Amino acid sequence: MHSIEDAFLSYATHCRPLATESVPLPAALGRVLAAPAQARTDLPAFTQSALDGYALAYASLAQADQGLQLDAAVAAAGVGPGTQVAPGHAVRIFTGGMLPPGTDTIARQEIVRNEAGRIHLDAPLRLGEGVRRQADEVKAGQTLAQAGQVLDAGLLAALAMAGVTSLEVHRKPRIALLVSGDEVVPFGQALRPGQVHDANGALLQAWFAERGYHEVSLEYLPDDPEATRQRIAAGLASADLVITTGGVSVGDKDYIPAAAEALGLQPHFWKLAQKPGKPLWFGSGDAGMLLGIPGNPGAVWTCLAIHVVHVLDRMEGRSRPRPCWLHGTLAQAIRADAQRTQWLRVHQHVSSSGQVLLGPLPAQESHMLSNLASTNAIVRLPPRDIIYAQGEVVDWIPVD
Ligand SMILES: Nc1nc2c(c(=O)[nH]1)N[C@H]1C(S)=C(S)[C@@H](COP(=O)(O)OP(=O)(O)OC[C@H]3O[C@@H](n4cnc5c(N)ncnc54)[C@H](O)[C@@H]3O)O[C@H]1N2
Ligand code: MOO
Repeated sequence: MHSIEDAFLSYATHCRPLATESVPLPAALGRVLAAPAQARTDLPAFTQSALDGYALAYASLAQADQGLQLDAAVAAAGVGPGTQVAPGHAVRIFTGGMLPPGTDTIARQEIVRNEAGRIHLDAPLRLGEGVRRQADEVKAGQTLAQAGQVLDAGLLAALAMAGVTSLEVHRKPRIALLVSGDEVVPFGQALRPGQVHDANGALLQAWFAERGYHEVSLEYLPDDPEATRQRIAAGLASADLVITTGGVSVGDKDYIPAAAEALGLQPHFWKLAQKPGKPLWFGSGDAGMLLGIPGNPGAVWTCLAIHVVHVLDRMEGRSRPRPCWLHGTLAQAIRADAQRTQWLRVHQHVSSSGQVLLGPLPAQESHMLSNLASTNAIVRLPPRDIIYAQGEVVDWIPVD
């Protein structure tokens, strides 16, 4: 059996970022930057008012006993620079309006009295008050995000604001899903004795859809060596990553490892010291890359959260491939596995004193999924021939 560390070293060695492409900014959600993204404009792009009020020259306030003369012009948002404002004059301005030449300070309208076309201030002002200066926040050409960062809604908005129109990102992997097992009955079909409803196909399709993968195919594989070889070959030819479920253990009908090897894939590991998911198989070669996940649905769910997410992040060029482990406290004692790291499904909540508490759930066996209604985190319990005590600090990740 290989260790978890071996597996992650193997991913680091064999999973390379896919080619890059340029995409329009609105289509880049969830993609990973392949090059730094630079601002195309200053931010603010021009000197403007932060308030609804009056633009004036601070120096004119020294001789403003009779107030300031209000000009007819209005500096509304979206309007050009306007004309020069003479000393002793002021101009009506709104939030986002361009400061007219000759002005440097904004009097917010709450402190201003307008009496017969002259304005009077009821409170003192500071030079530059109420003004957002051009390039105060960002200068054109400044790097706003680095290669390897994920483009989420907030970052896309920040880049859009700085005039960025297209982004260099890594290609998103195309995925071929192969769900194996003669006993597995696809959605909507009646069961005969000995058969089971398909959980893995439903899980995989939903999991990839949730994460914005659009080029995903799903096929069912009979327990037949020739059909297994053919479908894997087709998957390798059409996708960047083939994921199989089932057929990777030591039973007479577990054909995946042999088929993958016959197609020229080099096995990097088979059988990991983890629970669930022990018979996980990973290999690659000129033909492509394959992750063979054991068929038990609990093992598939766990391997997606721990292994598949990592392989995908590497293929997409993320600088910090997940999982990113956090620290929390076990809410209840639990016996660990002496030989294998256990991925424990837990319910996580934060106590009133701010402690992250991780409560182990029942039904942890790898053929069980019923606790997923309450699961919102996975705890990593490294192999130990003891009971992990209540209150012990452990690693965990949130799951959505
Ligand atoms: N002698 C040994 N037997 C087993 C070992 C072992 O080390 N020695 N390992 C066990 C472990 S751990 C696991 S995990 C399983 C994995 O076996 P396979 O990957 O070959 O998976 P299958 O046998 O095809 O299926 C396992 C189980 O899951 C059910 N299944 C499969 N696909 C689906 C699906 N799409 N939807 C719902 N349920 C599915 C299947 O009917 C089996 O019950 O091997 C152990 N055996
Ligand atoms: O490794 Mo298996 O998924 O424990 O039953």
